[in-house]
Amino acid sequence: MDPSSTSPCELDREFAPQIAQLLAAPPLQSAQEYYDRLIQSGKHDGIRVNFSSKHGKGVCANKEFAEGDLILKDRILVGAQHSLNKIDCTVCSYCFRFVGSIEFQIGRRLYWQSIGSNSDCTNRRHYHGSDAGSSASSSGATKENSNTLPEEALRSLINGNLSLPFTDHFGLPRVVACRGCEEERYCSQSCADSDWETYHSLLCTGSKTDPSRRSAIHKFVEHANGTNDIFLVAAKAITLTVLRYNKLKRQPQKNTDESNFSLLMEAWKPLSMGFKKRWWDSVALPDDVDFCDEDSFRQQIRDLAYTSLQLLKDAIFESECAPLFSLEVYGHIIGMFELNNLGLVVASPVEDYFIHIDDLPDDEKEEAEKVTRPFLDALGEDYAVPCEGTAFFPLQSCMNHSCCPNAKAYKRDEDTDGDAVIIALKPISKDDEITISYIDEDVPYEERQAQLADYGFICTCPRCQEEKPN
Ligand SMILES: C[S@@+](CC[C@H](N)C(=O)[O-])C[C@H]1O[C@@H](n2cnc3c(N)ncnc32)[C@H](O)[C@@H]1O
Repeated sequence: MDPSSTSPCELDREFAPQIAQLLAAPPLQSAQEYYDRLIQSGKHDGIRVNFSSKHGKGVCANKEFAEGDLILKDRILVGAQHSLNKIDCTVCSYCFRFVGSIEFQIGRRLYWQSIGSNSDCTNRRHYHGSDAGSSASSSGATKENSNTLPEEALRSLINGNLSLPFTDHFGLPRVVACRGCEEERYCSQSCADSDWETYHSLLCTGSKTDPSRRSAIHKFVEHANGTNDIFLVAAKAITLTVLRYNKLKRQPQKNTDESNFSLLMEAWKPLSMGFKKRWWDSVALPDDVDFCDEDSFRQQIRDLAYTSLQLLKDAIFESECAPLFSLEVYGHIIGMFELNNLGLVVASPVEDYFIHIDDLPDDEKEEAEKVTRPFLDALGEDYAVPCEGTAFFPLQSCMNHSCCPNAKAYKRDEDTDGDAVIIALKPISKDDEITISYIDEDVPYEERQAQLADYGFICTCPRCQEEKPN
């Protein structure tokens, strides 16, 4: 059945032909050119993207790799830190590097923790409707912790008036503020400018934004924070496309020669490449939902996405990009993050800091701990929560799955930003396909296939063929 006929969204019907074009697989030649250019500009000369009738896109080795070699460091196309994780870690909103100082990180987290223990945080941890597919991580900071420190000490840490021993070994970039709002922080002016131009100028709630739009953005963000923060990253995918469209439109030759819709298609190109399915169709049925309630569960998720989309439209709708604001496109964008999300993870430097203190010679350690111990105790067990979020990586997302993969995502000590890092797990010959595992592959055949069913395929990798019961 035509999904637009049952959709609550008017735009699904009004722009059905344009939506079909936006969601169609890009022509092979155009896709090949896109990936060749991406690989060339990122100097990822060790890989190429291939197309096969069996598994669609896949990544192949263009040279030999030894075990442990770096295969790829893939730049995020669109990503966002989980809402609750923002309480634990202050990172650059563009590249996701930790910012400020060790003192700033510890002070801010403990400050939020003290506010959390004084107010009812449980509401913020409750995910309404469905948290299906939500990768909103729990926050260490919202856990009850009786070890609170005087607010004055925390303020001094945040303001830089109180220094902890040995933190000069763990320098972090100074915080650069957003030119508009107080929500976003950056590790450099260049990240601040890039974020503004690429995504944030349409979502900024600073005083320069028109008050009615500002209030609409707040409502959209509040709804996402209260339901599923995947909507925040989906909104960034839309702003990326709208801002690319506006930029293309400003180029004089584009403005006269091409129709608005072909400009929109061009602006959408990086996202058109991502593997997509409608979110509410593809999301795994949570364990606590009975099979006979599946239809109503999927309906609820669609309604949730529709509510979010209405709020987003109130905030940033652009009529020339109207098909982008259809429920069909919104559902596919969210589905793309769900299906391709390797997970945005950046290790906390606070962990390295406390390990350093712990490894000091006994006398130095004793002296340092007189200062650091109260802070470590107050932070509690999760003293060094990593930065976590949702992201789409354009090249990593072309990698197919294997239960005996030859590569894996792995952050080395030097990988301090949000980029995806892919490392060879074994020697890889030129022209071999590079595969990663989408699941925990250390489980029996049936369990692996059940997990992979959520991705919509049956694995026929050499290991599955061998272990498949007759
Ligand atoms: C992240 S994408 C990988 C790139 C994908 N082949 C494409 O064309 O965009 C994940 C999707 O690729 C397909 N896929 C990945 N690994 C596969 C495998 N081992 N066997 C069959 N299909 C696979 C599935 O459709 C899966 O949902």
